[in-house]
Amino acid sequence: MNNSLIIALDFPDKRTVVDFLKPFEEEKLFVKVGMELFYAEGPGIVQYLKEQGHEVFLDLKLHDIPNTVQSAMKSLARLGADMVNVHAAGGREMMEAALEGLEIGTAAGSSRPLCIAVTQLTSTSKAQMKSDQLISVPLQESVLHYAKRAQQSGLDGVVCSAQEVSLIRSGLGAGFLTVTPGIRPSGNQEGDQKRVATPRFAKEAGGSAIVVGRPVTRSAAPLESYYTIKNEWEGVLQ
Ligand SMILES: O=C(O)c1cc(=O)[nH]c(=O)n1[C@@H]1O[C@H](COP(=O)(O)O)[C@@H](O)[C@H]1O
Repeated sequence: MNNSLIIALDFPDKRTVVDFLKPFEEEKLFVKVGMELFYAEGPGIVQYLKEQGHEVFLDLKLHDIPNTVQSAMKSLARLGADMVNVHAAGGREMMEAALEGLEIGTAAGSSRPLCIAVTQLTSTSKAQMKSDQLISVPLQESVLHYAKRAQQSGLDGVVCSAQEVSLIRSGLGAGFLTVTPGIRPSGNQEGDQKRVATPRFAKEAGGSAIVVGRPVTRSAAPLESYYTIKNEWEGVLQ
């Protein structure tokens, strides 16, 4: 998990995924299946990607009452994903229920998928957090608070922006995962992302993994873009 570059397969169907992955034939990737792809293709897409030898982050961001989340996680545990997530805003009881569901649902002899919590979405700015959620503390404080609740609930880590990684690292220790979307190599459009960072910034901050979608999936040369980002993330470029 540590040092992973996770590609967000934000595509409408399996056919598009298969086409996109063709140039990556030689690579065993860490990919993310989000709502768009999962809702279109169902559990079979996770199984397919695992059969191709890829690691899979199943990003469905569960956020519901504890009982519902526990039951849903029991089902998700059987799909073979390596990592799943919830919204920390669902609260400690919900996060504990998520973990219990995963533990119950994981087959004997298999390992439980990692479970991480989304803190504040990387598409949220401080002004939006205040107007939409009525949270007036600095954004970093809100993220750290959610991260602490996730750790107290027994989760493996959080999703946050690279801008909050060093704060979480110093507050909660290096063993707690920080998975950072909102990655934009210099020159890339931010789009709907608000708290962005370069791969180099995320690496220097000590992030566990970066999640990259459009800078690779919408690139005219996805394989090239992937390697450029990977090299920057792994510190090969000076
Ligand atoms: O949980 C996530 O993966 C996630 C959390 C978050 O706070 N921000 C965020 O962008 N993501 C996901 O990370 C990916 C980022 O994609 P790009 O903005 O295209 O690089 C998308 O698939 C988002 O759903």
